[in-house]
Amino acid sequence: MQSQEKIQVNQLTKVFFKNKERVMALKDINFSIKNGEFVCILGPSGCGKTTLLRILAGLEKSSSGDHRIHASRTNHPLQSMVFQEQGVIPWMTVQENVSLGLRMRHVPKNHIKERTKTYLQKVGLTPYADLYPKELSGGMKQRVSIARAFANDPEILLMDEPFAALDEQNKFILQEELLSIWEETKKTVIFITHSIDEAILLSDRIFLMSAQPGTIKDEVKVDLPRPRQMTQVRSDPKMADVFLKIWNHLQTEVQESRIKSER
Ligand SMILES: Nc1ncnc2c1ncn2[C@@H]1O[C@H](COP(=O)(O)OP(=O)(O)OP(=O)(O)O)[C@@H](O)[C@H]1O
Repeated sequence: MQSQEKIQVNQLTKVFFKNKERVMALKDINFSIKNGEFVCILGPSGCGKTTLLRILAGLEKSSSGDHRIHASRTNHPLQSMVFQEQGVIPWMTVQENVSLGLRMRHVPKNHIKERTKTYLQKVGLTPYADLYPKELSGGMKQRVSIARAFANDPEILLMDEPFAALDEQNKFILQEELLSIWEETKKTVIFITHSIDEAILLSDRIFLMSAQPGTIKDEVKVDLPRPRQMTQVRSDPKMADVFLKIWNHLQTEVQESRIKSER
């Protein structure tokens, strides 16, 4: 089961039409991700990362090519998404937000109660269960989104820069909390980030995308034992080489995209 392919993407292309102009956001994307893998996607701004995630989430249609998410169970959602911001529903309490997906699926009440309690505990929000989002800090709101996504028990998790708006300290804490929940659940995760350190800390593999039209130009395997901590990422000489490789890739792609846009 562990080695089974969970997500398969074949020759996927996406074209948008913006002010009568054709924008090729994604071109010939091909990859497969195994069950339980944590994959980060890094690439210059505008290379199509969010578009790719939205297609996998079923929120956007591809122009050509296809993708498949292997479902191992019935009655479970294929995917849950965690966004950078505004992922929580303002008129629902913390626990109502966390239990939302389960309630929508009409899961038995005792199961909803148990899973909500478990995930509130895992993200340290038990004392805040009855508060509303306006009473929470940015970090706490992201914890609510993460708890909801895992509580919903989807086949895969899609995360679009979930920690981008947080301060460094909160980011480190949430990254380690996410890793600890992921290590327990071994969900298949695709995670978009602009942070090289974050990608190295979290990933089994990192996909490096080219500037527009977005393609997957390279892939980096992160051979760092788990459980991991940011201090390891920062002090391991092998990871310094990985960092440099990714840094150089991004520099090249950003320069290329500038040259293209100036033409
Ligand atoms: N609905 C849309 N209509 C027209 N063009 C779109 C639409 N959504 C995205 N695009 C274009 O597709 C390209 C890829 O956008 P996308 O948001 O996927 O990039 P990204 O890599 O996630 O960017 P960032 O890192 O800045 O968040 C951009 O040129 C964007 O303007």
